[in-house]
Amino acid sequence: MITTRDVRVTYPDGAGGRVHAVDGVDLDVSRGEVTALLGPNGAGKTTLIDVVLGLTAPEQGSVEVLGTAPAHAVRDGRISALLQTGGLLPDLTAVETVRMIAALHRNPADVDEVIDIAGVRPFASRKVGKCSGGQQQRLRFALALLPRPEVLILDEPTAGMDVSARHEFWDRMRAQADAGATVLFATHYLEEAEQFARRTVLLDRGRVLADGATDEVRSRAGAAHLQVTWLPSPAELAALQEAVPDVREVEQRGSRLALRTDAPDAAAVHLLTRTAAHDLTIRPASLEEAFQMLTADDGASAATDRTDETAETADDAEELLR
Ligand SMILES: Nc1ncnc2c1ncn2[C@@H]1O[C@H](COP(=O)(O)OP(=O)(O)OP(=O)(O)O)[C@@H](O)[C@H]1O
Repeated sequence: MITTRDVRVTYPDGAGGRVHAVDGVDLDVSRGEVTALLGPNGAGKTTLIDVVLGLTAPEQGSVEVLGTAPAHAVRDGRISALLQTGGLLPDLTAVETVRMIAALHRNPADVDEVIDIAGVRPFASRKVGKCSGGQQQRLRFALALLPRPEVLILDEPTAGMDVSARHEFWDRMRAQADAGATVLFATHYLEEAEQFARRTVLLDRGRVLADGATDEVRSRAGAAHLQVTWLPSPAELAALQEAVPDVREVEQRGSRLALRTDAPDAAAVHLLTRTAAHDLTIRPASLEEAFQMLTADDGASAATDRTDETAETADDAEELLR
């Protein structure tokens, strides 16, 4: 339904070089899928979305939407977008805006229905210039639904919304997805990917670091957190690390020993059968932790002249956790 192959887009970096905004991305989105494009600021999410919408032509690679060029799919109203910014006229009311844009479409959805689906009704008669950022996003959502699109593209759709507005927005969007819409959304809110998308494509510096079921993306980072009640001697700890070399970040917290490992089963077997450890708990890495680990791994494997960028990525990941 959406296919990109080796898509590359660069921009001048202002210092005579080029920024690789999208750096060889292969993406396949199937009908009915809800996919999160997850990444820190500058990862290339907006650029990739612009390519999928035909707003930016890739310098290299190919992109197809619904079996045709993006511009055709957009023109036919088969793909529609809710972008970070989008010109709204401040002096029109919300309902006037929806009616006006509906008049531009060949076969628009019912205006009242769209207003209800997008949650615009409570402020339908308010001037757009007086609407909050979250209300304007809901209005943009209503406009995006007007052409009855098969694919909805959302770029950071809940930016500027408070937590309850964000939840309400995603409830409405989930209803669209349940009704069969294909949704591709960019976010740097990890919890949004985790709660809403079954599939997550993790982007960093224009490249896909991970692509799969959101749960798999998390587990690709591998590590799990184990805790046991145990006060090991240095020799016992060394024996554990010899038996399970993947054990790392060992920390004694009172009577509890906390550790992180890529091999939680092996660690659990060793702890429970070879030591006095008891009351074992295992928690998988959160998506935040997976994200941090995957972007850190990527940085570590990059060429040495990218050390500064790697540091920036680590900062970004930290920012995401705040
Ligand atoms: N018009 C442009 N001119 C120059 N550089 C650009 C331009 N647009 C994007 N970039 C650069 O390309 C990279 C990718 O930017 P992009 O906006 O696609 O990332 P993003 O993941 O959407 O980030 P954000 O979450 O901040 O919107 C960044 O380094 C950005 O500075």
